Amino acid sequence: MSRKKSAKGKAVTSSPSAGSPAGKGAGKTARSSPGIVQMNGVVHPSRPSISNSSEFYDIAFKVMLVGDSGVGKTCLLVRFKDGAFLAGSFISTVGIDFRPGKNLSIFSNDHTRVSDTQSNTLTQGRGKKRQFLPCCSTNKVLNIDGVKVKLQIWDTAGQERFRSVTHAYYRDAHALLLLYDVTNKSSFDNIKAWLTEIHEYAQQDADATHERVVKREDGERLAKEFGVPFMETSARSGLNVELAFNGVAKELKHRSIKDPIEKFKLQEYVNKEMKTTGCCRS
Ligand SMILES: Nc1nc2c(ncn2[C@@H]2O[C@H](COP(=O)(O)OP(=O)(O)OP(=O)(O)O)[C@@H](O)[C@H]2O)c(=O)[nH]1
Repeated sequence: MSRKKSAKGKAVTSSPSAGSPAGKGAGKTARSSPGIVQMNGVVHPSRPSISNSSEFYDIAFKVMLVGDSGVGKTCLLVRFKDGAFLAGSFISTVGIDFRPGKNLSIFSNDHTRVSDTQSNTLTQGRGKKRQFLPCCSTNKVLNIDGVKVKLQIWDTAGQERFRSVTHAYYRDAHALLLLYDVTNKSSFDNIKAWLTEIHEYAQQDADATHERVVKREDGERLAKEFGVPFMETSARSGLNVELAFNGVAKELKHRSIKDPIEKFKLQEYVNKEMKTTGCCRS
């Protein structure tokens, strides 16, 4: 099925066609639930450094969003970055066509150009002929207890055929946010496979309500089974989006500073801060 929608990475309002049933998320309420599944111990101390967006930061981390195609990775990132929800029909993130000296372009399945990204968001591939990368990245600097933490957040292509490309990127990620769609049971069922895959490829020390078919408790149970923190988010309502990324940034900052006095437990922090009302509570 050919699924088209407005350019990713931009805040868009729904058009008549965008509200059609072909739009995967059309009419849905609660959506994705990320479990923070892996956290590498590696840090890139940079005191102070300047990011691509000309913002100073103290430490930087690479965070990846992974999960089945259509679970809402791009929307979550756009919500976090721009505070907007990409409502409407859905076009899959497919890959990035990189050519030296040119901007990066994101292409859809039918190879129509979806959007351009700044060429300086990626350095890999520079000087090489042409290559596909699994995703694009966005930088955001957060102030975490007075420390400027830069998160370079990568939005990956969820489609199976890009899996092998994405694997290569797990390795140096400091944190992975694994997402499923609460209105799509198979995206939840596939979480185990994602976790297994991530454990295989990442470093060992790395660490709608009425349409809901995956219970919150099921997500919690699975996260517990794998010993990873858990929360539900919604790119549409904004529920817990800030919290997910702030929690990751806090955890990474604490790991890098290794403060022997102040212990930080991500799940405890999340439980304390989590909103108990909203679209994503069952
Ligand atoms: N109701 C609702 N719909 C959402 C939410 N997040 C995403 N959607 C819808 O789900 C569809 C897919 O979202 P994307 O963010 O493009 O999905 P993705 O995981 O990036 O997909 P791939 O690029 O193929 O990996 C879009 O139509 C969105 O409008 C959410 O929190 N709530």
